Amino acid sequence: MNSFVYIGRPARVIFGAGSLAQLGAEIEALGARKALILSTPEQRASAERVADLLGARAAGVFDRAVMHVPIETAREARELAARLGADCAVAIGGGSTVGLGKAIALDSGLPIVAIPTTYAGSEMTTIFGITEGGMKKTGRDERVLPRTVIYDPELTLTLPVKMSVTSGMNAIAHAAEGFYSVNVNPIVALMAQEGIAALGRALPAIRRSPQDAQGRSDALYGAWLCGTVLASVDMALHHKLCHTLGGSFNLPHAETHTIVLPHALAYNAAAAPEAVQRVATALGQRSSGAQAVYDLAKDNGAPVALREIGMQEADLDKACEIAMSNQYPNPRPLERTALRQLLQDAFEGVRPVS
Ligand SMILES: NC(=O)C1=CN([C@@H]2O[C@H](COP(=O)(O)OP(=O)(O)OC[C@H]3O[C@@H](n4cnc5c(N)ncnc54)[C@H](O)[C@@H]3O)[C@@H](O)[C@H]2O)C=CC1
Ligand SMILES: O=C(O)/C=C\C(=O)CC(=O)O
Repeated sequence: MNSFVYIGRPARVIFGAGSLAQLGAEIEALGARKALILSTPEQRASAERVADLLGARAAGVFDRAVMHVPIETAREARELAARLGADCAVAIGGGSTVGLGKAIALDSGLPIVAIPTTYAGSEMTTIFGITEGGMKKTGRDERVLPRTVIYDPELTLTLPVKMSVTSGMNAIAHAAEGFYSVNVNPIVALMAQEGIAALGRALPAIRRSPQDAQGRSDALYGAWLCGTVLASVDMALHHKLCHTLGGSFNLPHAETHTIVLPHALAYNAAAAPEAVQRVATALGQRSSGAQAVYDLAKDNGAPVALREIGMQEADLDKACEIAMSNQYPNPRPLERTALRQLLQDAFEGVRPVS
């Protein structure tokens, strides 16, 4: 075995149906007394449920989390926390709400309790994203890592099937790129394998029955592991392309991941054959890694073409230029013609040939 570096991060994880009930005790264990509760406008009712549960320990609710964390929103939430005397924040929601918590923690050091209700995996990472003047800046900082994560599958029963599938594919993408990361190690590869396998079981189960307790539980467990892979190693072409497409063309995050992943894996397959094949193996498929993730998405009703989610064919050249202008480690070097073809294939939603 080659030598490697593995960094374990100190999040405390409470997992299981009904585990939301432990929130009060967890806040106390942090030594905190008053929590500002964060949510999107759509999840205001969940935030209020948390406030009821906390009683006097709830300082207030800030329900304006939106995708990509505008800096103005983060400032408002931070100021509200200070005004209300909150000494911790509880983020209940998906990557957008957890991202708002991280933006608050970055400047204030306020401890965050994350209660994820999608499968994006942000709660396990030190990665933050903040948008200022229309530009999204991402970075890594240990201060933003939530101190406690409560995974309660019951809170995901309301996540619509289509969002569940695309969000699960977002998680799978973290693990898939983990397999061929420049700094992959055996521990991370184990987590990637187990995370993909759990989501591979979960997504069809959720499509068949959105209330399936086992499916919902498997999906959150998989999201946890895949998020840890994202936190532990560097990502490559797939994640960079999705950020280009999301940031420059305003495409929805999880759907973009779902559509691009098969094509990014096909692009890298010859340069990292074992790593890409491990994706198919984890999904229990004999097809290629690229085909296995394409089939998982399509068979479960997710979009497979960028044209379905608002991308304009006329913008593909520009997307290719932006992607080419950033060089980063990737198993196969960035080649303009091949990258342009990748984008065309993703635009049309063709099944990768291998
Ligand atoms: N920093 C990191 O490590 C990561 C950050 N992200 C970021 O997270 C954002 C995307 O997060 P997502 O979780 O995909 O979406 P999201 O957090 O924007 O949620 C999408 C929608 O689903 C709703 N929702 C969430 N959970 C629900 C539930 N259980 N039932 C009903 N509705 C529910 C939300 O209120 C929102 O309206 C992006 O900005 C992305 O960049 C994503 C992955 C990792
Ligand atoms: O852009 C961010 O907020 C940080 C990381 C991610 O979104 C990871 C991903 O592309 O899913």
